[in-house]
Formats: sequence, C-alpha cells, structure tokens
Amino acid sequence: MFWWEREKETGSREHNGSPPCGQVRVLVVGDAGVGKTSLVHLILKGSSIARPSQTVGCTVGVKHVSYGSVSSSSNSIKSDTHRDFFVELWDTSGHERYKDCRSLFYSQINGVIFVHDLSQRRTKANLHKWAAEIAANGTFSAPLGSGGPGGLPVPYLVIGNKTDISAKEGTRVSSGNLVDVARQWVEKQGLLPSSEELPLAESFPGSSGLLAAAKEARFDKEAVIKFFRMLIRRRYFSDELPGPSPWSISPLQNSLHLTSENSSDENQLHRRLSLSGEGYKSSVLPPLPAQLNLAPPPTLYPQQPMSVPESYSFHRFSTSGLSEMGSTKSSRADINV
Ligand SMILES: Nc1nc2c(ncn2[C@@H]2O[C@H](COP(=O)(O)OP(=O)(O)OP(=O)(O)O)[C@@H](O)[C@H]2O)c(=O)[nH]1
Repeated sequence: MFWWEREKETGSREHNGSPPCGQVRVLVVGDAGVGKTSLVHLILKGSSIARPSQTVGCTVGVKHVSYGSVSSSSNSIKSDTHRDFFVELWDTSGHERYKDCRSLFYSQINGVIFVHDLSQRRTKANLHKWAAEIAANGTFSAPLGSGGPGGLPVPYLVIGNKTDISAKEGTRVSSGNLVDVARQWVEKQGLLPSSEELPLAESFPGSSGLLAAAKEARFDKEAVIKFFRMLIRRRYFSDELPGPSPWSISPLQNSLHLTSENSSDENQLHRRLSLSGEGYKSSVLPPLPAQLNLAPPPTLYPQQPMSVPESYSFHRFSTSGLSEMGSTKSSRADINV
C-alpha cells in the first residue's frame, strides 16, 4: 500500500498565496522496528505517535520547509528572499518481506536518513547494507561527485533512536526487537496474517526515547531542518555557492552537535527564518538565482532528474563515518532522539 500524507499543520496552507516552489525527496531507511515511522511522525507533527503500525511498503509524508537567501544585487543592495519547499519523507518498510520490491521507492533521491536502534547494535551495522542497496538500485537527484557509504551518492543523516532503552547497553535488550524477532518467527511459520498486528508498543518500557524526546523537546529539530535545507540548497541553489560548501570543513567539525561549524550565511539564515515557515511575510519575490535556469517541477510527480556539477567537496551531514556506520560502537555524533 502506498499513500500520501500531508503535514496537517502547514500542508494545507499556502504561505503568501504561493505554493511551495520545489521539492526534495528524502528516503528514511533502517531495519524493521528501529523507529522510522515514529521519527517521521515526530518531524512532521512535532509530537510522538503512540502506537505506529508497521509500514507496509512505503509511506510518504510531506513537510514544508522555508529556504531563504541573502542576495546581492549589482549595486550592492542586499535583499532577502525566501521560498517554501516540500520535503518528501519516504518512510520505507524495513521488513525483509519488502526487500525485493522496495527499490521501487528508491527514485530520484536527494538525501537519506538512516535510522538505527541504539539498543540493537546490528541495526547500526546494517546501515551499510541499506546504503549499498540504495546506491545499487536507486536513482538520484543532484548527486554528489563521489559516493559515500556503499557508494551512496547523496548526503545522508544518521539517527540513533531508542536512547531510553540503550542506557544499559549490553545488559538490556530492546523488548521491541524481541517482539520483532517473535513476529518474524511467527510470520515464517505462516501464522501471522497480513494484518501484522502485534502489540509492539505495549511491550516497551514506560518511556520511549522518541516520546520522551518529543515531550522534553530534546529532538534536534534544527539539525534535521538544516539537513533538509542543505538538500534544497544543493538541488535548487547550487549556483549560489561560490566556493567550497560550508560543510566541507575540517572533519573535526563534522558534528551535528556543533553549531559553531555553521557560522555560514545559512546559519544566519536559520536565525532569520522560522523553521515552520511561519512569519513568511514577503510578497511576490523575484526568481531565485538557480531558478533562472532550472524549472522546478510543477507537481510532486514526477520529480525531474537534475544534473548538478559537483566541483566542490561536499560534507555529508552525518557524523558517523563510513567505518563507524558499520561498527557496533555507539557514537555521540549521531542524533539521538
Ligand atoms: N522504547 C522506545 N520505543 C520506540 C522508540 N521509537 C519507536 N519506538 C517503538 O518501536 C516500535 C517500532 O517503531 P516504528 O516507528 O513503527 O518503527 P519502523 O522503523 O517504522 O518499523 P517498520 O515500519 O517495521 O520498518 C513501535 O512500537 C514504537 O512505539 C523509542 O525511542 N523508544
């Protein structure tokens, strides 16, 4: 099954009377039960989901993200411009059952969010397989000049979930994954019908990581939004980048927890712009530089491939390096939501 979900808060709203003027597509992948659907819900709604059902195939959610820039005219007078964009979040099922068909959803990808369960080390190691699968079977929009993990040619973000049950790693096992194992066993026996309803949520300890994160506002929303904006910039504004990307800085600074690295104009931009797009006040705006020669697709489908010459070294928006992605060591560098 495949359906389209729009963000309720902003999806039906057209800021400033203008529809969003482009979109980027982000795949959300990881093993079954790591919390992809929960994460996407948190990103879209800003709240936790109590009992997510297992994703069947793929679910697409859409978030509005505003992107702006400070442009300089020839007479050195600066003007602010900003636009709304769709960020499509393609939440793909991590279940083995969909392995053969899920590459259907690996189409025109701008970026990838990898999710793993901090209490289940193998889910982090498996991210390499996910990266390789996507790299081998996907098509990409605005690809990087060189490949990342598994040859993945687009920026990615790694998110470690279930911090609440990973605290005593090694001494405690995620009950959620025990349930998953049980579910897989039951399915293999042919005992579980297509409804796939097992009471996953009820098996967890009282506080869930995402739930707690949502309640305590610990969710690093800004880092995620920054990732989305970076993808928007790459796709639609790449000709605004005169030199190396602000992300292509020394590896030591490649941390999602570091905001100091973002002393670029993009960070100032974040301060100026509302994350949710609220306060979007400007009237009719001139075309953005990249749009002068790029026609954004009028609808979400089909997304047109775009070739962007990558003459700069691009930083992957992840603090987990290739090797670490396959390692079992948990890293402070991941966003732990
Ligand atoms: N303890 C705990 N449980 C969580 C957390 N996040 C999600 N869960 C639970 O983990 C289970 C699986 O979450 P989902 O979001 O459906 O996982 P998924 O990765 O989308 O799973 P698939 O659709 O099967 O690929 C659900 O019962 C969630 O309530 C968390 O941070 N902590």
